[in-house]
Amino acid sequence: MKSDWLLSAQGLARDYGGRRVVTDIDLRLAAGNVLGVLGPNGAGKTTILRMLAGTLAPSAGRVAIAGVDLAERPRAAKRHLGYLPERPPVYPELTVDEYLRFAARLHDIPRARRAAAVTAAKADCGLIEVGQRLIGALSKGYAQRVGLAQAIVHRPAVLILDEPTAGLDPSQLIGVRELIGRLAREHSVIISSHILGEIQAMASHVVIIDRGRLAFSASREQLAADASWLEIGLAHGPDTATLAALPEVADIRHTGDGQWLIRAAAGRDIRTALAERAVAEGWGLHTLVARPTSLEERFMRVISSGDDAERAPA
Ligand SMILES: Nc1ncnc2c1ncn2[C@@H]1O[C@H](COP(=O)(O)OP(=O)(O)OP(=O)(O)O)[C@@H](O)[C@H]1O
Repeated sequence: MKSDWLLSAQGLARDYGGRRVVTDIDLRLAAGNVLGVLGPNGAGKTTILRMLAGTLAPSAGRVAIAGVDLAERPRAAKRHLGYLPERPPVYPELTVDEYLRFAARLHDIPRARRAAAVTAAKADCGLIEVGQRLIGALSKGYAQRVGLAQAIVHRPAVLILDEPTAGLDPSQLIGVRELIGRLAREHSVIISSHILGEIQAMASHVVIIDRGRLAFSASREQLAADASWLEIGLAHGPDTATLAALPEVADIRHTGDGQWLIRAAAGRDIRTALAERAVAEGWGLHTLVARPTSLEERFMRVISSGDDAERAPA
């Protein structure tokens, strides 16, 4: 399968015991992008990421990494890939250095270059001080940094990170998120999470997985375009043209008696100015709320639509 995408998946599906838990997944990752895979627990994120990373065979569909078919040439395809699984393999009895040297060997880094590769990965992941420490003695935050270091030690083009911040305490969370943000400047990343804000903050393209299916897909630009709509309700409002002429109003729709949707100029928050003007003019302001984005709306619907235990494609 030839492709201009760094990673592409077509028609991915996976069965467990005759039950299809993931179906019809098409995904693409362009160079320099961060693809966020959002979904509640049990939606199928791990199953999908494992198929993308080549640790789980799809029941149907194909994956190509840097144009190399993962099923036909797994070793060549995986050379372009670093993977942090949901539950990283634990070697509590190894030191950080020993484990990363082992990871460098697994990733086919020639012996003469391994020490430099390990040092560079440790430097990038804030691990220089803990090279001699046993992995079993590290905090969860540091263990996760080690997981990230093994994923980048061979400098792959694509990083696949499965819920990398799950189970971290708030201070560890900040450090690991910041580290992932830095890694994302050097690598193209696929990252999964069940936390909407985390994916919104990092991803240049977001997909939502619901019961094993792709339920939503949008780029950051598409999300930004619908992020700035406000609902405004005025008991004694002026005409639509007057509202449209207010500073930094980019678009307006009259949605009902005394009701409008107003979109501010990109990146502007005009709520305070609108409220002040409405009060000054005696427009009888009774509603002023930011409308949820299509991503937020869709994710809330997915979250509230069912019992996790029964999540399976409809
Ligand atoms: N080895 C397995 N055998 C049988 N069913 C499985 C297996 N692995 C996953 N499943 C089922 O597949 C579905 C998707 O699970 P998956 O772990 O991919 O979801 P997830 O979105 O990653 O959830 P979580 O965030 O809880 O890890 C679930 O219904 C799960 O029970």
